[in-house]
Amino acid sequence: MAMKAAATSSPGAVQATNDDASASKLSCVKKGYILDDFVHFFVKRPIKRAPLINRGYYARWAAIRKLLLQFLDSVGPKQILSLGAGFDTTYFQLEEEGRGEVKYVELDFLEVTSRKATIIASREQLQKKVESLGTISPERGEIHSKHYMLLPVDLRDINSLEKAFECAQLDISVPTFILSECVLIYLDPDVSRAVVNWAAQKFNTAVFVVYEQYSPEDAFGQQMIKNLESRGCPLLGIHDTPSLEAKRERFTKNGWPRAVALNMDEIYRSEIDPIDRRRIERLEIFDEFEEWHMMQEHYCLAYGIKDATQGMFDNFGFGVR
Ligand SMILES: C[S@@+](CC[C@H](N)C(=O)[O-])C[C@H]1O[C@@H](n2cnc3c(N)ncnc32)[C@H](O)[C@@H]1O
Repeated sequence: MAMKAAATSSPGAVQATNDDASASKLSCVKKGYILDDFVHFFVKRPIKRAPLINRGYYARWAAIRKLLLQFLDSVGPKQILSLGAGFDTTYFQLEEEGRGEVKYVELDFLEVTSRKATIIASREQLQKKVESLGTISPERGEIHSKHYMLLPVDLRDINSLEKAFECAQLDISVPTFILSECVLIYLDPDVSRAVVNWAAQKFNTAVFVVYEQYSPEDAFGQQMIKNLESRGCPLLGIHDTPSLEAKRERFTKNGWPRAVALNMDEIYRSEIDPIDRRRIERLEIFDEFEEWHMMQEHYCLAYGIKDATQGMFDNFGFGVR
């Protein structure tokens, strides 16, 4: 019998998961798994993660980046909307790589956007990337600039999402990449469905990419649930979407005509550039193969596609070389 996730969740504990994500990313950068010139600004106390965690974070980063670059490589204007962005530095890195000509909107709790805006305002290297026509308000947790917007929302309140949409002046007809990386799983299932549905109603042509945990039934899944519960941030959505099929259906039953979901073990094997995979596999001694496959089988990447252009997303996604 599956253990049910605790009904209550502390916003402070959920926000703290963001610091963990940034620390993991920095650990990967320091070991040479990934390139990110900005994440170190957001981590107070760098931690050296175990090879298993570094490899897992690399796989997550490489898989999302593959989809993001496919999207950015298509022609015409584009928007990116990151729900529960935390201290993600993708915008800054894209700017650095000369790929910043896109409207990039990040949303999170006020406490998080306020901290993010404070850090951005205090570092010249970050500030200059959001400067043109920009205003930074750490108290309001907001940044408004030509390409980058940071705004506070509580995703549990669709009105606040709607307000952020208006404030960011997102355009319903511009192709949009929506990213929710380890976020929906912390929300009540009714809320995450409402968010997925809201996005489907809002944008004509979009892809909604979700990276998160699944498979709660076995011993590994139960332990994963217990760990997060004990930290005050239960995986409220895991029993509602326990399988890849359920992750797909959350899209197809909420306004997204097409959806794909793959586990990270398969993605690592078949979707990540084999040359880069060989490179990172030489970075650290690694012998935890059993645990590696088990862990990767409890994380997935799912996306829903909606295409009013009848073609923009024909060659998008996994399985496309
Ligand atoms: C595990 S972190 C992931 C951060 C970022 N997406 C990444 O992968 O680096 C989860 C993020 O979701 C945000 N979040 C969770 N529930 C939220 C809500 N109801 N409204 C806004 N943000 C929320 C948290 O504040 C936190 O920054």
